[in-house]
Amino acid sequence: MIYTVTLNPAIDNVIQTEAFQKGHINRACREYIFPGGKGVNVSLVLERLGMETVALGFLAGATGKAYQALLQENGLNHGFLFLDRGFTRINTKVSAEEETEINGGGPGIRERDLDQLCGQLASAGPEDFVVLSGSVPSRISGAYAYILERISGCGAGIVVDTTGEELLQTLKYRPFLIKPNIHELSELCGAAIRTKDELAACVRSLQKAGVRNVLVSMGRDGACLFTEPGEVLYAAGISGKAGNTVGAGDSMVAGFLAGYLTGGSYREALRTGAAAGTATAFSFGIAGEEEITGCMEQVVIEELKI
Ligand SMILES: Nc1ncnc2c1ncn2[C@@H]1O[C@H](COP(=O)(O)OP(=O)(O)O)[C@@H](O)[C@H]1O
Ligand SMILES: O=P(O)(O)OC[C@H]1O[C@](O)(COP(=O)(O)O)[C@@H](O)[C@@H]1O
Repeated sequence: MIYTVTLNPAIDNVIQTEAFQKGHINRACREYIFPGGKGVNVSLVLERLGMETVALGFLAGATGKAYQALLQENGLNHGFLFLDRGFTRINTKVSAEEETEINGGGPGIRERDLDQLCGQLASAGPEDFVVLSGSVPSRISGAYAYILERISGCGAGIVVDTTGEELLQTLKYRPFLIKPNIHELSELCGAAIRTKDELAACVRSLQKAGVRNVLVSMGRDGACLFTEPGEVLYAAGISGKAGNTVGAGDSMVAGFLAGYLTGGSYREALRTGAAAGTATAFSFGIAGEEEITGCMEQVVIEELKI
């Protein structure tokens, strides 16, 4: 079972406009809504790839009810807890010549809410994975380390996809995987990464701090995987027309896990991860199995000696 945790889910309102004009009324030429947030996107893609998954996290208010309806519409197995305060955020994504995103704040969560969530993870064991993904609502900090402290004895593989201090605090729990994009990685290491050697030095400092595998995504430039045994594998970017790239990183995490669990190697994990990320970047929404399979053959992986 792959458990995903999304502390701060969002209804994603994805809008396409012909041209986006700041300070003017802009009309949508295409739009859709879906149950977003990083862990939920991971679960959506896992389910589409035939993997067993359950999405956990917190919902609140009228938008939380709408979110539940969207989960049902998408047929996603979930165990979201309902808070008695605040409302689930709505994140607005505008696709024009460029992509612009406005992400909301989300409802506050307390320690006792996290305890309830940890109870739902009590059945996780060595065969399972727990994916902790996305931002943490501003009123609580150290939430991922708090969860890991409580479940660290369970033996499940841990995946963390978040940023900054929240991510750094989890490294001592030896997560199986983190997936920063190149900008997040630069931020973590406190300096812009311009060369392969700078990339390797930054990743290895994180591995020294405890993380086992690091997948660095680089948008249209592909992705680079630093494995626990010391290999560096690069999946070149695939050229094509991006639709809306929202969820590409989450799809990559899902594809990576699906490829690892079914293919049994880091190479297969990277191949499926790159295919899933690309397929979502080329769609106006989260990609389905057919689109992902369609990208698989185009993924070219080479080993880098850095
Ligand atoms: N414009 C694009 N063209 C081709 N592939 C893309 C594009 N954007 C994303 N991808 C694929 O999706 C992966 C994750 O995207 P990225 O934007 O790096 O993640 P995040 O959404 O976490 O910032 C990339 O490594 C790449 O394989
Ligand atoms: O929790 P955060 O960092 O605000 O991110 C949430 C947003 O990121 C997404 O999960 C998409 O993430 P990626 O594009 O990185 O895959 C959206 O569904 C959601 O609106």
